[in-house]
Amino acid sequence: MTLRIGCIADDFTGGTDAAAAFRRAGLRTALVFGVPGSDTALPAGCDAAVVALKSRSAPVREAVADSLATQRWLRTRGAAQIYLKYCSTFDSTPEGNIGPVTDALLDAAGARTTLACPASPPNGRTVYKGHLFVHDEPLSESPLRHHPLNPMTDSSLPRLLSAQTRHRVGRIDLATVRGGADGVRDALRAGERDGVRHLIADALTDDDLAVLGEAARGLPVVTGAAGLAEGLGRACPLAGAAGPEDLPPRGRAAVLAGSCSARTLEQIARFYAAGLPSLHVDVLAAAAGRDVIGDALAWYDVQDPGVPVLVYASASPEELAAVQRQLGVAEAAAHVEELLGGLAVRLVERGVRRLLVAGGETSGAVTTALGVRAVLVGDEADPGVPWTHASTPAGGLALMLKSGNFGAPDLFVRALRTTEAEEPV
Ligand SMILES: Nc1ncnc2c1ncn2[C@@H]1O[C@H](COP(=O)(O)OP(=O)(O)O)[C@@H](O)[C@H]1O
Ligand SMILES: O=C(O)[C@@H](O)C(=O)COP(=O)(O)O
Repeated sequence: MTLRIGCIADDFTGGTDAAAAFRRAGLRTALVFGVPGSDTALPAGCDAAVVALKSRSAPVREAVADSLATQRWLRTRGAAQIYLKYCSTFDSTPEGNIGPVTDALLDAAGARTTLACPASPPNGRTVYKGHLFVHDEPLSESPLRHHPLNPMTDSSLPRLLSAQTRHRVGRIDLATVRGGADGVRDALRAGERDGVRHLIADALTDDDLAVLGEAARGLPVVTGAAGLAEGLGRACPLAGAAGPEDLPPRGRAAVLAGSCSARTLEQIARFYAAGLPSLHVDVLAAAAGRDVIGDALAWYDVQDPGVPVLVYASASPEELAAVQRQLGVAEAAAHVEELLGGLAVRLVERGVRRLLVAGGETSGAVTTALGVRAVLVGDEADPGVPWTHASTPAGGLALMLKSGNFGAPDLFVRALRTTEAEEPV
């Protein structure tokens, strides 16, 4: 099999988002979880493969090593171009990992310059004059300033990236992008000549990103979020070739939420307001040794099998701060991951066949617990939120991995609503 594009995503929902973008561009796309090995198989006939790592908040050395191993794996499967997918909010620690990983991928590919653009217009992320906006606000004034792991308190991409690389960082402004792909190519060549390694491009719309994708066709390494992934996909000669995927399997439906993002909290509120059963799992009780999984399963077993259920650890910024003060950030996160991962396994054993997971770290914990290594990407319910098709020892599973901030407020209700024609197993 020869891949056209290989993508390395720094978290699991970011991988889903990028995979959805390649598929939207018409490429048959696989999503692989974790660093692949020689025995990792891709579904037949894929044009693009996205490998989702958990490297966003990992120590720099680990993030670099995992990304390089994945780059080698993708290149042996034919991928001449590597796309590094990070968060559209440039979610990173002060040390990285976006800068160090990009530099390592460039070195390994023997390339000197790369194009970077985290814009993702369908989700309200745009780049103008090098500053990242989230809808109407600069990044540093958006809810991302309260992120549980990586609070983002600066909006200047050149400043954020310069802190993570010893190489020069430059910009390609909107006027150049609007002038077309030739001008962007000239800017890339000029950057290469002048020793500028990272060129951050402005982009406000998908059309801007299509121009960037066209201009970046020959670059061995390109970086950004799902918007530029779609731009690259559309510039690929195979664009438009993928057919429709099967519908998700029928069966019981559940949401597991560990994201504390503003949008996820809204989606939880909508689910509750729709009169659907929801249960909050108590992280402090789990830390104190209570069998919170057992309690949640006892609750689940008496719910109406015909309606979706929601189990969530998600908390408001104030509640989250209180738990983190008491347990520490890492221990609190470890309890949440253990609870939701453990629950996912038990729910699938009990017949859940459509599972929606909210949160990047949370999705990593759930797929790891389920032992899911690769999925085929299907239709999107909302931008960047596709159904994927997985197999587990208990049977086929439709899995939706949702980034915390993604999806319309009614996503949980809409994506899992059981129609009369659908009988629960
Ligand atoms: N009640 C809680 N107390 C403490 N930490 C929590 C709680 N609920 C969720 N978390 C943590 O918040 C983080 C959310 O991150 P993630 O799942 O990546 O969501 P997002 O996609 O919104 O960033 C996880 O590390 C999770 O463990
Ligand atoms: O690019 C994006 O915004 C997403 O694909 C993404 O990576 C979001 O990260 P999480 O909010 O941690 O899921």
